[in-house]
Order: sequence, then structure tokens, then C-alpha cells
Amino acid sequence: MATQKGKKTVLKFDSEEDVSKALAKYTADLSEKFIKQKGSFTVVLSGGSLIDTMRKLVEPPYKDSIEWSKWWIFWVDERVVPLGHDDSNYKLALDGFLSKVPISFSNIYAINDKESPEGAAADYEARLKKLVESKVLPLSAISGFPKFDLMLLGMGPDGHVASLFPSRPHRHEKERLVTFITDSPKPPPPRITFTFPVINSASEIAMVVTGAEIANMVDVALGNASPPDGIPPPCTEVSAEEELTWFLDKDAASKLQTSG
Ligand SMILES: O=C1O[C@H](COP(=O)(O)O)[C@@H](O)[C@H](O)[C@H]1O
Repeated sequence: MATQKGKKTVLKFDSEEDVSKALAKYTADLSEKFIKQKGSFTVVLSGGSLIDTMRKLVEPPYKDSIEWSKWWIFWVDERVVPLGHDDSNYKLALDGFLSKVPISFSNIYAINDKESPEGAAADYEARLKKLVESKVLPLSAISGFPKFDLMLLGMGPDGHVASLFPSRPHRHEKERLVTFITDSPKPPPPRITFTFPVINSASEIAMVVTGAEIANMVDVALGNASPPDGIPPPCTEVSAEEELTWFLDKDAASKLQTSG
């Protein structure tokens, strides 16, 4: 197996509005590239502030130029609540993004909200394996795990990504594609999440991070500062096979300016 990993780019913008514009162009360009290359575009969403920052993608010119029928949608993590619940990452994306563009309903992979956290994780993993069998998802030649085209990730002030939290052991899971947690330190407690082997097998990853409250953790994530407790948080473990691109607004990047 090949062992080479991709590069890292850090983009800083004057405002969250500028991050939103740049993220829309970046996503539209990747959509065009992957659809030309392989006829489809597999996109993994997060919850949180990301969905609002994606707002420019559902406005002209992208709303009309993107080949939405070729998109496949997944979630890097999901709260185990009914899909119509206000805590659901699916509902957040449906209201803010998916209801505004013509992505085929059969290409949208929400969790099974009738299952327990353990059952929902096993069900999601089984559905990903079926998509590998049907060749919708290739396997990474580096890791052997399913390889998504683009993951759009956020980060919490504690350095969590997806639902992989600093103080929880499932951040170290190396075998499963999808795991679960019943005691998330951030509510709601029951969640499922992609594991790092799957996250880090993506071709492209965008880390979309805005706001001053996250500035110290951005400094840690980018290796300019040590973690307060000396233990590297999950955000320091993210890497992509082609390119990891950080989208930061001025506030999120404010601690980086002194350190370069
Ligand atoms: O709970 C979650 O938090 C993270 C970060 O959210 P943000 O609002 O600080 O951007 C998010 O990426 C994840 O999907 C979500 O479940």
C-alpha cells in the first residue's frame, strides 16, 4: 500500500462572510473536478456552525451551476435523536442546505433514528460497506478504509472534531468505520461518529472554523501552541489524503498572527 499523505493549507479571511464565499467556491470547484473525474461527488457534512457558513453555496451562481444530481451526502457525526429533533445534524442540514438544492433523496444517508447509538453506528457502517461493494465509495490505497471526496468539518473549543472528544477513548478507534458514544461531554450525550481512519482517508478535508472563542484551540491545532493539559486534542490528528484546507476568519486566526 502507498503511504504518502497530502498537504495542508491555511486560509485566513477578514470575516465569516468571506469564509462563506470562499467555502462555496472551493466546494463548487471540487464538485466539478470530482464529477468530471469519476461521475459523482461524495460529501460528508458536520453539524454546528458549518451549515450556516455553507449558505453561499445555495445562492447563485453555484445553486444553478452545480450538478446536484451527482452528489451523495453523509454525516461525519450525528446525534442519536429523531431526525426531526432540533439537536439533529440531519435536520440542521435539511433546513439550511439540503432543502434548497435538488440532491436526490436516495443519495442522502441519514442515520436510522429508530436504533440505539450502538445499533445506529452498526447500521451506518453496514450501509457504507454496501456502498463500497457497489463501487460508489472506493477504498483508500493508503489506509484500506472508504475514501470520501470531501469532508466539511468543524471544531469545538475543546478541540473535538466530528464527535471525537479529547476525553473519550473512541477517538483512538482504529478498526471500525463508525463508532458511538453515550456520554458526549457536549449535549446531547448519545451520538455516532466516523472514526479517524475514515476521516483521514478523505481526499479533501475543509476545517471550517470561525469566531474568537476558538482562537486558542486553532493555535494548538496548527501546532503553534501546546495543549493546556499536554495531551494533543483530536483536531491535531486530522489529515487528508490530498489536501487539508483550513478556512479561518480573522477572529479564529487572531492568536496565529503573532506566531506567523
Ligand atoms: O457537536 C458538534 O460540534 C462540532 C463543532 O460545532 P461548532 O458549532 O463549534 O462548529 C460539529 O462539527 C459536530 O458536527 C457537531 O455534532
